[in-house]
Amino acid sequence: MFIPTLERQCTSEQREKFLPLCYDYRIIGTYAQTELGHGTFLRGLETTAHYDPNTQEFILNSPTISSIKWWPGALGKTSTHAVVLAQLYTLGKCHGIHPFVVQLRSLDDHKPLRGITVGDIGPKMGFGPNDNGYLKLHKHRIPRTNMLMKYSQVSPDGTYTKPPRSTLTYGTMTFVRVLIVHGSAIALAKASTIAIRYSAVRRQSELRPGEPEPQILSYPTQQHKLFPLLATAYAFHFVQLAMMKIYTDVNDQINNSNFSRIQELHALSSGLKAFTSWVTNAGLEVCRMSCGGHGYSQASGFPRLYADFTPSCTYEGENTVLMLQSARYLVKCVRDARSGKTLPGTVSYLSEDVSAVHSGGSSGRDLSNLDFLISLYKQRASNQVHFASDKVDRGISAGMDLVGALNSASVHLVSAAKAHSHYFIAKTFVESLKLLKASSELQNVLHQLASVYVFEGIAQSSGDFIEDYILSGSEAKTIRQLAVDLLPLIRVNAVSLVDAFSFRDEVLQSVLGRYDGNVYENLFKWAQNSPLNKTDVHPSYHKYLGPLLKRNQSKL
Ligand SMILES: CCCCCCCC(=O)SCCNC(=O)CCNC(=O)[C@H](O)C(C)(C)COP(=O)(O)OP(=O)(O)OC[C@H]1O[C@@H](n2cnc3c(N)ncnc32)[C@H](O)[C@@H]1OP(=O)(O)O
Ligand SMILES: Cc1cc2nc3c(=O)[nH]c(=O)nc-3n(C[C@H](O)[C@H](O)[C@H](O)COP(=O)(O)OP(=O)(O)OC[C@H]3O[C@@H](n4cnc5c(N)ncnc54)[C@H](O)[C@@H]3O)c2cc1C
Repeated sequence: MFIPTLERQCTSEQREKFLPLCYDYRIIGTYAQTELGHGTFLRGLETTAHYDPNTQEFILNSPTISSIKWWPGALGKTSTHAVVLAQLYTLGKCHGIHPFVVQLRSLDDHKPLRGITVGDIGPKMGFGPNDNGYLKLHKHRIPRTNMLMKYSQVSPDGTYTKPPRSTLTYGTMTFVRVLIVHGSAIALAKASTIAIRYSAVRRQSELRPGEPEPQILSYPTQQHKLFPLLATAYAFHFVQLAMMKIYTDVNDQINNSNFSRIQELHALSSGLKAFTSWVTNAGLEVCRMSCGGHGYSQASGFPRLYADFTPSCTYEGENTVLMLQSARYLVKCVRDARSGKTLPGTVSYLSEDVSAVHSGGSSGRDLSNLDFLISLYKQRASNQVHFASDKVDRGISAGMDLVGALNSASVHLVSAAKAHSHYFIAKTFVESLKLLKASSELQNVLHQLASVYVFEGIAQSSGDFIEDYILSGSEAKTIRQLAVDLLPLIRVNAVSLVDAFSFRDEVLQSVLGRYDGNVYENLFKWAQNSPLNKTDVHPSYHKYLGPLLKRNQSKL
């Protein structure tokens, strides 16, 4: 995050000064924004940067215990520099959060500089190799030219020039949220690879006396656990490609001072980051549990995969907060549509009258047709966004201000943003396959995956579709059965579909997910290499167990 922030928020002179040092690994940096007391509410950050025109320096300070920077990756022991987000004060006025480059440690002996207290925040659930750290600033002075001034400036005499958009400072977070959508796709692909390969190797239970124990991948329940997640990994692969394309297009526009789509990008990236990381987080646990006891072993790779992935739901914007950000924009779009404004691409459906298109229960609808089902996802999203938006309007009519009305409708707003994200993902998956140049056999296999993703997405949220009369109960039941009917067809290609992710064994880090499937021999080898097995009799025996046993045996 250090380098992308410099690339996006430096003037050209600052780029020339800082970026070569980063690219050559002459300095290593971190993104120090979160504080002990604030991670979500950025306008509440307490670190200060007061401009001193006499020396043309900023004085950075951590005025309270809650203002200590807390969590930034590699801050504890590794980074020599940081981008520090602080409240800018100049000529007695506060101008809000701005980014500053601060050197933390000497480039000679790596010791913290004067005015800098820095260290590691201690053991965490995962991210073991990462020294997430703390930083306390004691009236630490930096040159005026260390404030990143692409968008806003402080002149030598302290005059402040404000940015074209205050939220441009938030740009790096949007970029990383887009990366997290990709991270979700990769994590779920890894977990699916491990679980499906192992399920092809593992044989368990004798269905009928005398019959060989079947592969657990042959059980419909095992397939029902794993194949919708496999399909989701493919769906997230295609959606991260689409998300990155939108990000790149909008970022190019921003670089040309066209800020027209910055809100749409913020809303989409927020919703997709939250949706994909939540779904992946839950999916990793399903994959682990589908491997029985061996899934719980470190040898499976699941404990580390989960512990390292799960903070994706928290960092870079806590998921609920991001869904609310997305919903806030969707409510604005409903208002704009009602006042006749044209809506941008990813939200244009909110101005369509989708309710007339489909009413649940009419017979003869082709419930296996993906284009038709995507139109139902659209209707569900539109209904939920309009319902939540109407709740906000009713709150305002009842005398609340906008903040109060948004807060009181927030549970529905989160549901609406989830439905919006789900629609975007399902639509993107189906549309991406249409554009894919692939053999008819491959198209058929991928169509099966897209179908099970779309069917199961409705089955798992059928209440949404039935409550709004988008589907009748019997239609929902039919779609649920369509998902189950597909499972044995996907079974045929399941191992090939995870092999297609082509994770090397060294990357997968899983004895259960080994490409050669040679699990048992390697589990035993792995166990024998466990530190506890260095000696047959563990040294602790002689200190504790031995004396205890001998003392009690003497009583016999
Ligand atoms: C790869 C994995 C490694 C990653 C490691 C993890 C690294 C980190 O965690 S770094 C720290 C991450 N921290 C965060 O993400 C903090 C999350 N919080 C925020 O982004 C903000 O506080 C937020 C958006 C919740 C609220 O911000 P705030 O300034 O109060 O804005 P708010 O009052 O809600 O909205 C003001 C306007 O800004 C807009 N806005 C907010 N954020 C953005 C953005 N990123 N881009 C564009 N517009 C934005 C809102 O849409 C709103 O627009 P409008 O007024 O037109 O409706
Ligand atoms: C592994 C890891 C790495 C990190 N790396 C970095 C880094 O490199 N740099 C950095 O600056 N930070 C980093 N962070 C910090 C991270 O960005 C914050 O933890 C994150 O932004 C969430 O903020 P918080 O911890 O204050 O949670 P809080 O906001 O306190 O969230 C707690 C609860 O409050 C709820 N909540 C908060 N606000 C609202 C609201 N407005 N409406 C409804 N509910 C709300 C949330 O939904 C959540 O359930 C990292 C964190 C982790 C875990």
